[in-house]
Amino acid sequence: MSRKRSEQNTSFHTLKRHTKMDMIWNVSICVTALVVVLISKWLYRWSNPKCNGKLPPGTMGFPIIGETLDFFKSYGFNETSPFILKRMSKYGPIFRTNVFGSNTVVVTDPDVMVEVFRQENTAFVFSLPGAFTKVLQRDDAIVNHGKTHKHFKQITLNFFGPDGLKKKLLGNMDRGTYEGLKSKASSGSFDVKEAAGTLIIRHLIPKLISDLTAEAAENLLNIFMAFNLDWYKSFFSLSSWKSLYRSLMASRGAMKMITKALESRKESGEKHDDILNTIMEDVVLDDKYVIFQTYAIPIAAKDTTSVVMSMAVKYIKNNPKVFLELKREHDAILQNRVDKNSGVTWEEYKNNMTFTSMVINEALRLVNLAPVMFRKTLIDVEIKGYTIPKGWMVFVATSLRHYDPAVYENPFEFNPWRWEGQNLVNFSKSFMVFGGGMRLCPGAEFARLQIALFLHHLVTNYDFSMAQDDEATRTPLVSFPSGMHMNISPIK
Ligand code: HEM
Repeated sequence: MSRKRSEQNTSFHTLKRHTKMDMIWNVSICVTALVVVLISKWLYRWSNPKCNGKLPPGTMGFPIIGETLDFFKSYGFNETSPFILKRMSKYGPIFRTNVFGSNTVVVTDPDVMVEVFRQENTAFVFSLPGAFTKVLQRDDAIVNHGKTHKHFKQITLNFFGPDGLKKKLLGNMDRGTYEGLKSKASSGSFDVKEAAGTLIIRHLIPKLISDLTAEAAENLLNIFMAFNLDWYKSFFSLSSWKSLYRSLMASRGAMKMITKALESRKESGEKHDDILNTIMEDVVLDDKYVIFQTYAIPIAAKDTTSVVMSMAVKYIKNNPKVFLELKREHDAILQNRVDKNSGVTWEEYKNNMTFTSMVINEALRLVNLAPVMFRKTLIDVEIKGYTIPKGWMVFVATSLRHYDPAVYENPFEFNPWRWEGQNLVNFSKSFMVFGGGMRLCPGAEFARLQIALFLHHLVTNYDFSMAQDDEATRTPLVSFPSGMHMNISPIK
């Protein structure tokens, strides 16, 4: 009897265990099925984002990282982005993707590019991908719009536009460039990009904060020189992470110094003729904005102008005909100068450097510095039968235009003469190296002048050659993995 009961008990427990196992099994299957359904839905949503219309064709890549790795693949200096070219040939001039974790539409059609610039602040706004804003010290000021943007633009143009340069900067820039080149040349060889960066920051610091002690100015210069964009080249290399760390520390250091200068001015009530004062005074703005904008100017100026200057020198040296014509132009300026001790005048720069301006335009075109311009849609935007949903990033691929054989014959050839007789403006549908519309670079004339001054003092005072092994690559920004070195000696 008791054996029977025990058997019954055992089978009852076995049944109970089985039922429990079945339940766990069933629940696991249900949970797994639910997870699979949710993931599939998420994957489907990832590949087919919501849109109140027809999205441009394209693929969104892998979940989370999208097509970011493909976008960052390095390519040859004399190439157009394979990422863009491949997709253009597959999907046409407007396509969708996901880069930097943002749903993005890439625009390669020149008419659409101009339209994007035209609709700045109504349908599109300037916006940087998250990874960039982090290093540049994320702040709303970086994407200033409307009134604050207009105000900032006016200030930068007052200082760095033709009038400001002529009245307030040219003399110092000319002397500084002559002296800087002389000091670098004394060592017989130097990195042009690094030397150019130092020159630019040296000219800018007194314009930003004019009352720094010599020691503080030198400190700020070193901080700005430590900032670079090398970090974004690769997620996987240790040197990129080190560079990112250095850039973050540099950003922090620069902000601290600007904050200190701002606080001291507020306390003392002193007025100065510099950018910090002008941004502080004109409009009631919060301190964060003032500090960020003061900091942003050297960041925007340094690694742009110094790269174009380095490549301009390299192109000139590799093209003897260009070098001779350039030297002829600058020797003539010296010969015709009435006051032999005066530096380069505004009239000389504007009236007697026509070939130099053609050389600079050609270098700007070939360096093709900004592969894309970043914008974000403020509303759903209808373009060429497609809808770009509100909040999406838009990459305006202006760089394609500069290598388009339909616009520039033999586009990879360095040929300053192609600019002969042309109006050398900073913006046209074929020439968007300084952007366009309301965001057109306010430092364009400063950059041109700085390169012209460097070339003037170089070709009139020195014999020079470029290190043959130094190459440029694109990742997709231009970089010089081993620097860009010049061997130099005074003309005998
Ligand atoms: C060869 C040198 C340079 C190139 C190729 C260049 C290129 C550009 C481009 C393409 C933009 C527009 C970005 C966009 O629309 O998204 C821009 C904006 C800007 N650049 Fe430059 N730049 C150069 C030099 C400079 C210099 C020397 C300065 C300062 C002195 C400067 C200050 C700025 C500022 C403040 C902006 C933002 C303008 C705005 O938001 O309205 N840049 N630059």
